[in-house]
Amino acid sequence: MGVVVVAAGMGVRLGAGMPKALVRVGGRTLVEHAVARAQSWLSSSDGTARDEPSRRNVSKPAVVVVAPATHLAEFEALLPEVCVIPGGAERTDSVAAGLAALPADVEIVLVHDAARALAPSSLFDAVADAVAAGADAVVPGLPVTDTVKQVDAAGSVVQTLDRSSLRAVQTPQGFRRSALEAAHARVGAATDDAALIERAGGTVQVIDGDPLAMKITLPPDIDAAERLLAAGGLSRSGESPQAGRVPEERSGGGVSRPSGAPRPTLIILGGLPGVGKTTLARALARRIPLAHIRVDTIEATMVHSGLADKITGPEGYAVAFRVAADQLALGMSVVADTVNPMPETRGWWRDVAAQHDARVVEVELTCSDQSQHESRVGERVSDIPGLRVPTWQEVLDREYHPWAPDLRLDTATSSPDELADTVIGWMRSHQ
Ligand SMILES: Nc1ccn([C@@H]2O[C@H](COP(=O)(O)OP(=O)(O)OP(=O)(O)O)[C@@H](O)[C@H]2O)c(=O)n1
Ligand SMILES: C[C@](O)(CO)[C@H](O)COP(=O)(O)O
Repeated sequence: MGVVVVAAGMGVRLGAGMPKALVRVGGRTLVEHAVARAQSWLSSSDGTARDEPSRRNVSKPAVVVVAPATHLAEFEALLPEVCVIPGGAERTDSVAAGLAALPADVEIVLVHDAARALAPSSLFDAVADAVAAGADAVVPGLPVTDTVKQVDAAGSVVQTLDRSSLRAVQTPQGFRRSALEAAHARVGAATDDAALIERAGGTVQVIDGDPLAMKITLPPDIDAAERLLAAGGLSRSGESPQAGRVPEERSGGGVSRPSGAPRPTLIILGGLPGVGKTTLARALARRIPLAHIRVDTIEATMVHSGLADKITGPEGYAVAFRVAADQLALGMSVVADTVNPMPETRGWWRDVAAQHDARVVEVELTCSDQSQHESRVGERVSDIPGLRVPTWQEVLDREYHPWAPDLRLDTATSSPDELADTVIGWMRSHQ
């Protein structure tokens, strides 16, 4: 199975001054939301792309993102592990380009609009199941709630349509790949892919759609999407690559702030062990009111107290998300001090922020002077009962994926206080 996420439109009707897929909702771009849900579905499905998204080889893409040719670099930076290709003038051209980029062994393809960024992974599942059960083409659709009139060029009503037979269709739309490729080869453009199958004489099955799969088209749709996220849409996304081990813990339940409480900020740190995250977090907390949530403290205490022999999974992160969520719900800003090594961990942190309407600033710490980094790691002593500090070799071997944060700060060239000032300056200029 494979997914083509079309994101090459310019979003003229939204008028954001940038391609629509780069617009943020809940602190995260539309294309990232869409890809996270597609990857979540792929990683939990029985398809050929069952391997963890974070380990997926770009040369064999299960998810292809079709981006505006003018903005490829931005999309690649946001989605470093996904195959990003340039789109065409019309949506149909972009879908055709995406299809051509899928590996040869993909037999069932889901075509999805980045503009329907919040479509949950359960919808991908339902669509793919219906295709696997034998349909050539499957589209999710919702009943139409307005009365719909057909009009002529002068605006006069030709007829009132029977709305009970109408469906407003969404994406992801699922296809047997051979049928979709044949339809693309035979007929011209259409506003959705199912229409190409219809024109080619194929049958299209409609299944129940999902309000979360709304299309973000006009400016008010952004507010609607923010509200859907705040109302708990994320808890249905199933974005966790580990089949639900973390999702409910990451949100904290969308508690609303006490009235009059300020809008909090979640400062999401990331970077290899020993790079200076805790030092920066403490420098920040000395300057502004912040809760410092350090996953080392949580994980070490879980082991020290006998709750766990060893932490191998996201357990410590799950506790950190919940504790952070409690602070944000009270209007208290948080600095999240975790290695935050993967697209999934970064997405979970952003989800925690989105659930509590918190501003987000993502800060990656690096140390450009490797010998300085090595000596920091070597000299580090355990300051928490139960904390085992990693060796330099363990730091070098640590899985850590490229990131496109808001700020990338070098701890080799600036002091912790200077770095804290930079973060606070960035926060003030982005309020
Ligand atoms: N040449 C195009 C046009 C559209 N799309 C994608 O098709 C989806 C549905 O299109 P729409 O919501 O209409 O997006 P835009 O074309 O960006 O919007 P507008 O018409 O307002 O410019 C979007 O995810 C969009 O990025 C695409 O990949 N290539
Ligand atoms: C594919 C689609 O989202 C199904 O509703 C829709 O047709 C895209 O339409 P647009 O003309 O690109 O907005």
